[in-house]
Amino acid sequence: MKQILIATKNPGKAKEFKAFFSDYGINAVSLLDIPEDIKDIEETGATFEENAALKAEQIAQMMQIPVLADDSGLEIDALNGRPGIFSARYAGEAKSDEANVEKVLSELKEVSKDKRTARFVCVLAIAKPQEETIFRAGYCEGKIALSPIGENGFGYDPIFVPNGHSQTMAQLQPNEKNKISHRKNAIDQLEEWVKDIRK
Ligand SMILES: O=c1[nH]c(=O)c2ncn([C@@H]3O[C@H](COP(=O)(O)OP(=O)(O)OP(=O)(O)O)[C@@H](O)[C@H]3O)c2[nH]1
Ligand SMILES: [Mg+2]
Repeated sequence: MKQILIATKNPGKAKEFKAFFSDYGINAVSLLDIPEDIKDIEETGATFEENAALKAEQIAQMMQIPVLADDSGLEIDALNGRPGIFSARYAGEAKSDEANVEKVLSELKEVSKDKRTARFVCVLAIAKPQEETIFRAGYCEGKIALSPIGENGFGYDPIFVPNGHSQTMAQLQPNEKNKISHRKNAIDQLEEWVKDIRK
């Protein structure tokens, strides 16, 4: 089976990539699956694109194989786009999903239901040694709930209600999230590239 290395240590993302690529007959391997001990890449960029490129290009150089990286996050309109690129570490370096959710909910305490609009953003970067990196972006629009509900997914899924749904992302089944998510919308634009790996 063909393989692709995903430059992530986030188990939630890794699981979603495995599901997407298995539909194409490709085995998606993450940094959590390989024996090499790869140190965390510092995400010093100012945009999702810059951070996705940092992760994909550094790992591609290290391993000398094509690598896909995902930089993603939640943009909340009432918070001027925060947490944005800081989504993973919004409540501190411990990267606690629960603490991040709590911080967002407390910042939105005074914000009414109709003003709680937000979107998930996913930027994928594909780096091949000696080639120019390519980028694809995907989005998922929705609203921030008043309190967390649901057990599936990761990150802010328990407080994100996608447009057209009455449940949070964390209440949807994984295969339902994977039909509408920002990550799915970005991956859908990789069709040509995916054909290339399958050759
Ligand atoms: O509810 C969510 N559902 C999602 O589908 C989702 N996608 C991203 N996020 C949030 O954005 C951060 C990414 O930050 P990020 O791209 O730097 O990744 P990360 O640091 O977690 O892992 P890595 O891929 O960098 O190793 C994550 O930690 C989450 O807080 C999501 N939250
Ligand atoms: Mg990260």
